[in-house]
This record gives sequence, structure tokens and C-alpha cells, in this order.
Amino acid sequence: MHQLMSFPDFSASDAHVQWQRFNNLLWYHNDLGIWLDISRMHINAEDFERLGPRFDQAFKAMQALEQGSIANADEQRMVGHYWLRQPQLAPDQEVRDHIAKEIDLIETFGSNVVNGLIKAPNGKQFTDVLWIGIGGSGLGPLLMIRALQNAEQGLRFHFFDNVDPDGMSRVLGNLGDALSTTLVVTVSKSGATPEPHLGMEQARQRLEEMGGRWSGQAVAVTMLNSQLDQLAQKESWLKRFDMFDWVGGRTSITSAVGLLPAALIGCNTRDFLAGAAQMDEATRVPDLHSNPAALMAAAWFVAGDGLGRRDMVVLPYRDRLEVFSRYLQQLVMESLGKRLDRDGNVVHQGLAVYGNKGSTDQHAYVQQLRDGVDNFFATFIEVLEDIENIPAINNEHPGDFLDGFLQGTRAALSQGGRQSLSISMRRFDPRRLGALVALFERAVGLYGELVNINAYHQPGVESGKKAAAAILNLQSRVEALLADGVDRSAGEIHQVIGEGSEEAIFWIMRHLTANKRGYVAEGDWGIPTSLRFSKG
Ligand SMILES: O=P(O)(O)OC[C@H]1O[C@H](O)[C@H](O)[C@@H](O)[C@@H]1O
Repeated sequence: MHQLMSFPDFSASDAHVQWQRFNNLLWYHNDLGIWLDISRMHINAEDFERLGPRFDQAFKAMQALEQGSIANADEQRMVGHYWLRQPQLAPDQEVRDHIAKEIDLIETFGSNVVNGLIKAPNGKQFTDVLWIGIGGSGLGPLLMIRALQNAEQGLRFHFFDNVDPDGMSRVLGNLGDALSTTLVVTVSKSGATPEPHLGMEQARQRLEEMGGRWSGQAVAVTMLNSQLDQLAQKESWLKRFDMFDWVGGRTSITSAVGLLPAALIGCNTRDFLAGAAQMDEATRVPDLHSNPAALMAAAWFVAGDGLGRRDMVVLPYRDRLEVFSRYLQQLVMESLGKRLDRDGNVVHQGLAVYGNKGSTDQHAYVQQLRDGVDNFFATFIEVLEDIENIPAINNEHPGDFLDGFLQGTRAALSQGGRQSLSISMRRFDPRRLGALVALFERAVGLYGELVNINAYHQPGVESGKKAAAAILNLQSRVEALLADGVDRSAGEIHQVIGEGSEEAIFWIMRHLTANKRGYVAEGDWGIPTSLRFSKG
């Protein structure tokens, strides 16, 4: 049964009406000290009524998912990230025990490394971590480190989240000799993603050139028996941690993927999990009005006409949360950006996410938000507790300015008829980060149900991967052909190979000739058809 709720429609000009909406729509969790306010989204009482039955369905689907249904039908997988913070919810005892055991192992390993009980092969204490992972295996850890690490706490973190040679060179350059006391963690659920594999090989070679012993400082986080796991086992790496088949990369932050970095910076992993579990409790409530994830999903739905017509601009007013929008990009866009719905209809669903942090962004793109194209809604995130060692100077408290800037932008957007929702946290710590992540995870899950898509697969990514593999294969064939030293145009190469396209061959040759790989080109680079390529 839906409890009918009456509150006035959004009004850009009537502050009293808005105050009433604020009071009527405000969600608050006393123990977590978190508020959610959707009163400045253009959602009205009749939307609640209209969406009620859809939410009843969505709540049921989420319940089934938590009980272990095959929620990811295309991949025939269960979706179990909620079990990670409440193992007792998992469908069988073996899984429950496995989750609990992994958390213990991560905690012990982390504290032993931080306290120097586990040492680098050269006998010295580990000083740094090189974290090699991409997508969910990189973004969650990055968020954990940026959001939770305090100065001088735990190990220094460095990331390989790409195969950009320049990026890798800079990271290795920054590490320098410290590579010999660096824990190198390779993270890949599938254990077969090319990016972390290449990163691992680079790190390994650099380390071995320095006389280091790879297996004494290498750690793997992956699924049992994956390619990466087999390598780690064969070579007796220092440690390996499990990723579970039923946890997707973008929701893996409460698995070893997020817990291990937390443990390595001496942060309380149990608090992080407890915060997520508490928010899970709150977002499990099958009532639209009192469930914050449902309120958020409903507001997103109405703002974008259920078709993702408005982007979500994430504006955390806390530097620690600067990468949260990047984290949400994967969580939201990889989950909701789908061509087909679950009945096979072409729907091109999605919800675009971008943002950095306030107040910084007020001096960059907020001008367009206030006055330009109205194709977004803002998500303000604030933390109320200021930091004591940044005192007021001349009676100017930086925290007051931060709050003032947030309120100012929020008001300016509303006056301009632009929508926003706000999440306020009394303080920020591992528990609140866990809660924040869980809030968005559930909102994404509910929204996926509202628009009837599979939020847990990523077929588009797979096709990009296949296309990239085809290009690398084409390159091998082009290089084999040009090994004879004969010069050829892109068209001639294409004719002989009979694969790919002239344009793809041009791109490959442009890259090869830009590097000292022995290839030369004669002709005009502005007229691709004039060029003849050869191995010089
Ligand atoms: O952890 P891995 O198996 O290496 O996957 C890393 C990432 O790559 C994929 O392409 C997926 O789209 C992401 O969801 C995943 O997080």
C-alpha cells in the first residue's frame, strides 16, 4: 500500500513553499548523521503516486537479487555485493565463511605489512604500493586512498590504471629506488584484462633489473583459477586474495579490491563495511518515501523523463571526494548505459555523470549550469565537520566559506529553475564513505529496475575490447608484410592483407612511424593516400 503524501510542487520563486518541500521530503539517518534532500528536484506528489507500483516491483527484484537470484541473466550470474558487508545474507554457508575469512586475511596481511612484520625481499619495511588495475579494479582503490588516507598514515600509493607508456614511466620514475620496497598489487577480477597484465610486466621487469625478487613483493587480487591466479600460484607470490564471481568490478569496493588498500593505509576496514551495511539496511526498506536510494532513483527518473535526458553533475564540497564522480561514472554509466532492455527492446538507456568538486568547479563550469543548457541536475555532497587544525584567521573560517559557496550555488541553480539534490554528512570517515557508496549502489540497482535493464553486465565494453584486439592483430599482419622492405600505400597494404580498413592501417602506420620502430613514410602527411610506408 502506498501511503499518500502531500507536498507542494517545486517553486523556483517561493521560499516558503520550498521550505515546506524541504521538510516534507527530507530523509535523515540519525546514527549515520546523513541527510538526503531531493526537494530541489522537480519531482512532485503525483510522480510519487505514479511511480509507486514500479517501485513495488523494483523492491521485490532487489530482494530477490539479495537472496541470490540470477540477477545478471546474460552472464548467468548472481549479484552479491550486498553480502560482502553482511555475509549472513549470502545464500549458503560456504559463501558466508569465505567472505568472513577473506576479510580476516586482508586485515591481518594489511596490518602486518604496515607494522613491518611482513618485509620486502631486501629485509626492509615496505614503504609504497604500486596498484595495478583498471575500471572497478582501479577506481574503487583510488577512491579509498584519496578519500581516506591521512598524511603519514600507512604506505604511499601509486597507480597503474592504464597502458599509457608515459604514465607508467612517470609512476616508475617517481618510485625510483623505492620500487625495491614496494608492494606490487595486480588486480583483475577476470585475471585476463590486457591493461593490468601489461602494467604488471613493466613493473616486474623494472624490479628485476634492479635485482629485486618479484615473487617476494607481488600480490594478486583475482578470481580463483584465473590466468593471473595461476601465475601467482605457480610463482608463489607473496599473497593472493579472492575476488568473487558474483561481484562485478564496479561494485567491488567492499571486496578485497577496496579493503586491501584501506588496510594498507591503516584504515578501519570494519567501519567501512559497517557503514555500507547500515546504509543497506536503510535502502532495503520497501517504501519510496522513507528509502533514500529510492528517493534518489525516483528523482533521477523524473528529471530525465526515465530516459536519462539530464546528466548528473556531482559536486562534493570536500577535496577528499574529488574522485567520487569518476568512481560514480563507472558505477552509474556502466550499469545504466544499455542499448537493450531486458525484453530485448532497443532503449539506449543511461545517465551521464561528471563533476569534480566544489567550490573549485564554481570557478570553471558552474556558469553554464546556472545560465546555459538545462540538461543536468546537480548532486551536492557536503561534510559538516570542519578540520580543527585549519583555524579561523581574522575570524574567517574556511569551512564557513565552503558552506556559503555550496548554499549560494544551490540557491542560484534553483532560482534559475535548475535541479539539484543534496547529501549532507555530519562527518566524513570510513563508515560514511561505506554508507555513501552503498547509497549510490542501491539507487543504481533500483533505477535499473525502473527502466527494466540489466544493470550488471557490460556488453558494450566487450565489443570495444574485441575491436581493440582486432587492431592489434591487424598491426601484426601489417608488420609481417612490411618486413620485406617494400614500400606500400595504406591501400596496397589493405589489398594484400584483406582485413581491417585503409584508415585503420593509416592509424597504425602513423603511430609506428612516430616511434623508433624502423618504419618510414614518404609523402604528404596531410594527404594520407599519398603516403608510402616501408621498413627502413
Ligand atoms: O578486474 P578486471 O577483470 O580486470 O576488469 C576491469 C574492468 O574492465 C572491464 O572492461 C569492465 O568493463 C569493468 O567493469 C571492469 O571493472
